[in-house]
Parts: sequence; structure tokens; C-alpha cells
Amino acid sequence: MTDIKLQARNVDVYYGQKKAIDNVSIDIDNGLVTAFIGPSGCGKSTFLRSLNRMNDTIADARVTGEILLDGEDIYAASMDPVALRARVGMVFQKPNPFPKSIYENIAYGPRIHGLAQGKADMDVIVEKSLTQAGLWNEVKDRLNDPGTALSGGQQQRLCIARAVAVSPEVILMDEPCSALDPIATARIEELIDDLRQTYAIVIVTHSMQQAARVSQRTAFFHLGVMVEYGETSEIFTNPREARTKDYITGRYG
Ligand SMILES: Nc1ncnc2c1ncn2[C@@H]1O[C@H](COP(=O)(O)OP(=O)(O)OP(=O)(O)O)[C@@H](O)[C@H]1O
Repeated sequence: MTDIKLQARNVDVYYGQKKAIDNVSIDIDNGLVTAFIGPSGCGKSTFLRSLNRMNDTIADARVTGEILLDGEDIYAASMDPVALRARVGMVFQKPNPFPKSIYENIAYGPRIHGLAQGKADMDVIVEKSLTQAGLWNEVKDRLNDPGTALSGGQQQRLCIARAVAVSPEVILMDEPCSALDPIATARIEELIDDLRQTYAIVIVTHSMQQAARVSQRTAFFHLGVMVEYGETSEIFTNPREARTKDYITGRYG
């Protein structure tokens, strides 16, 4: 049985006159990792950003169609984009900790969203978030050190801890390992598998191997169109569309 978290219906995304996403409809399930793959410039990141209205921050970007979170239209006038981005969190390509302490990196979001009753409560949230991101043991004795002093892989786990600290429902990841070495990448991939028990996860990746390792569903994009979407194992072993097959067999990319 599927448990749909996000539904996109006939979504187009424009940058000025240019259409970057053309009529994409997709259901994204709870409890699963969904990977977006496709050649550079096919619109993966653009579509990902439409799922939590990050495109609102780009001056000439425009989204049409419908995106529903638990059946609720995220582009409705009544939807507060800041509250939405707490529910649908995002982790970026390059780790981007705030220039603050490790503790403050985590505490910032819960504080602005009023999620902690006091210091003791905040300490619990900080510990829980860092534990979920697999970072607690490495940083528990230096919570006042700057987040930027951590290694790249640790910084990315700090950013994941920051996203989970506000109790999101969905986590969007835009090539979260592209700046990391193979060992740090493996840790993030393990973490993604743990996190999917709690959050719906959508990951954009350049790496087909990574998509095959971490995801249960894969959507293949090409030239702004979602060509094919299905079970990851099917997409990689038995794609329906010739364009998918050409991509996964390395004919272009
Ligand atoms: N801020 C922007 N303004 C104008 N055009 C943009 C903007 N961002 C992306 N585009 C264009 O939209 C198209 C889709 O880009 P997007 O970054 O979403 O693709 P992508 O599949 O994520 O690519 P990559 O894998 O290289 O990151 C491209 O033609 C790109 O040039």
C-alpha cells in the first residue's frame, strides 16, 4: 500500500520565458527515498526546489500546476512559505552551516519556530537532532565550536541535523554528497537509509550508482520532462522508455 506524501500535478516551471519543467506529475511516498536522475540541465534541481517553494526566492521563476502536501496546496495564498520550508526541509550540494557554534546551528530553527520551552528542552532537541544525523558522538564535547570548523562530511551531517531539528515531514536533498569524499559519502548514504523511516526523502543525484544504492523510487528527467518514474530496480534493469535505457547504459549524460 502506498502512503502518498507529496503530489505534483501538471507542474510547469519557467525562468522568464524559458520553460525548464514541462508538465510533471508525480506522487512521492512516505517511508521511501525517491531519486531524481538525468543529464545536467534537465531540470532536476528546478523541480526539487518547486516542492518547498525555494523557487520563490528566484526573481524570474514561476511555477504553475499543483503541488499538494498531505492534500494541501503548497502554493495556496494561505500557505506560509517559511512554515512550509520547516515541513519540507532542504539540504544543499555544498554544506552551508551558519557561521555560529555547532549548538546554535541546530537551535536556530527550533527557536524561530517556537519549538523549545526553555534551555533544557532545547538541549534535548539539539542532542536528538545530532544523534539522528549520526554526529552526536563526534561533537558532544565541543558543541560551542564553530560549525564551520568541522570536516566537509561532518558539516553536511550538521546541515542534516539542522533540517531534522524542526521536525520536518519531507527532506529534499540536492546532490548532498557531490562535495564529499567516498567515506563521507558512504556515511551520508547510510544516514539517508535510516532517515527514511521517519521522513519522506527526495534526492537529486548525478550518480546513477548512488540512486541505485539509496533509493526505492527513481524518476528520470530529460529536457524538462519526467520521462519515466518507477521502482528503482525496474528503472535500472528494465526501463520502459528508450531514453531511460540510453541514459542508464551511458549513451549520453
Ligand atoms: N536561476 C535560473 N535562472 C534561469 N535559468 C535557470 C536557473 N536555474 C536553472 N536554470 C535553467 O533551467 C534548466 C534546468 O536547470 P536545473 O539546474 O534545474 O537542472 P539540473 O538537472 O538540476 O542540472 P544539474 O544536474 O547540472 O544541476 C537549465 O536549462 C538551466 O540553465
